Amino acid sequence: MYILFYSVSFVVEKPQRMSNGVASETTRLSITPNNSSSAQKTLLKNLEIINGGQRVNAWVDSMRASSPTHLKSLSSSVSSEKHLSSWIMRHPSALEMFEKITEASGGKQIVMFLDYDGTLSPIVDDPDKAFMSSKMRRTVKKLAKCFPTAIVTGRCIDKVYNFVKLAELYYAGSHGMDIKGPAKGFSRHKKVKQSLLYQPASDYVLMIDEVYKQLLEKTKSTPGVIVENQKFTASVHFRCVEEKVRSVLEKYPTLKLSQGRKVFEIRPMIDWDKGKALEFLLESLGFGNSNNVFPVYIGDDRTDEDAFKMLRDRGEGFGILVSKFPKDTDASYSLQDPSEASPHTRDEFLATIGGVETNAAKNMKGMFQPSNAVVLSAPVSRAGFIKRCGLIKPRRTARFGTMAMAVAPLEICVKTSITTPNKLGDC
Ligand SMILES: O=P(O)(O)OC[C@H]1O[C@H](O[C@H]2O[C@H](CO)[C@@H](O)[C@H](O)[C@H]2O)[C@H](O)[C@@H](O)[C@@H]1O
Repeated sequence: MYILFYSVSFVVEKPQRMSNGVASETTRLSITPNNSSSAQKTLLKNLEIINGGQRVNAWVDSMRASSPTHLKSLSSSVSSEKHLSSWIMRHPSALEMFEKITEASGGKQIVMFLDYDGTLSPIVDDPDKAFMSSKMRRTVKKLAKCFPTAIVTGRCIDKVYNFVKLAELYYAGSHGMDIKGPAKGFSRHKKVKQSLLYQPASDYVLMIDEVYKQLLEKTKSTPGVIVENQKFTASVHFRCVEEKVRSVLEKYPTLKLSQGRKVFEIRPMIDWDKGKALEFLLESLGFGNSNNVFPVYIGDDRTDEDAFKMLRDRGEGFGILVSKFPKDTDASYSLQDPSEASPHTRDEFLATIGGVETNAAKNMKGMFQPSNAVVLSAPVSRAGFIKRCGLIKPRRTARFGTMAMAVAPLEICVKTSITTPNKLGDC
């Protein structure tokens, strides 16, 4: 297991909110590795893949056309490779950085925040078929036994719950505008108020429903369009309908349009996002002014950047961006896209994070199952913990050498395929 130590120098032009609510892409970070052996290996591995002929084109094409947070201005595959290599240096794989991450959490209460689409489930064309695997569900369930765990998603709570089906979790649906605690009798955390519920955009439900119906009407003749009512936000899948979406929105000055992964999102013009939801949940859990918390947020989309930025601004925990492409991000670590990730490695990562028990947790007697009270720092003890916690099968030597990971709003999201005209998005 390699441990990397980085001298970090940040040249950050923070993402700017433009008048239309779309964040500009100007964050630049620069990190110099003091020991780059592992990063070089990862880099070489990625360059090998990229140099495989056809893959170069696919990669560059995706870089150009896909999700909005991809870094731009790549004039040649050589400079693309340089971009990729420097990006990986700046956002090392969370798997390879495991030891450093656990070290950083030392003694603090880990709270897990997980995005849904593209993080816990693979991205698929039909939003109603974005199922998470049973294995991933088991992993999240076990994770929630160890730490307060929340799903933070653009989907409305009902839709995401139908996929996740875990009553013991916290849910922040509709891009954080619908927050609910665990179902009655399922809360494992003493500090949280019973029946936690917060809906900062409740005044918008009727308006969103109205906009949703108009969008359905306006887009009905456009093949491939899917309009979703997410209660506090709405999503329109298909980029070609941008004009039509904008024309509907002109009449609603208090709604704003933003962009996700091939999605336009229409949401109430209120100062609320996934970052605010994360902060709200931490406060509800009793960690508002605590130095004893270590939040970990895993997500793949631009909307997750608000949560990554919140963690950066609070100077607590860290964000992990699920992406196989370099992107501007406030996350500190990266994991590959779920579609390419080995489910085993992915689950192992979540399970391993689940294995980081803290002094704070030990002090909060009764909050956790007794079997979870273990402090870990080395691979061997980690394996021991994992065995006890029942998260994954123990190994004599833990290996975390490869990048891999998979882990909705009152908004309107428009998604389109980047490869096939008139087809629903292939994010
Ligand atoms: O915050 P998230 O949990 O990431 O949800 C954001 C959007 O997720 C869904 O769309 C995404 O996943 C779909 C299924 O894989 C895919 O077809 C689409 O292209 C992705 O953007 C959901 O349908 C949206 O309403 C959410 O806003």
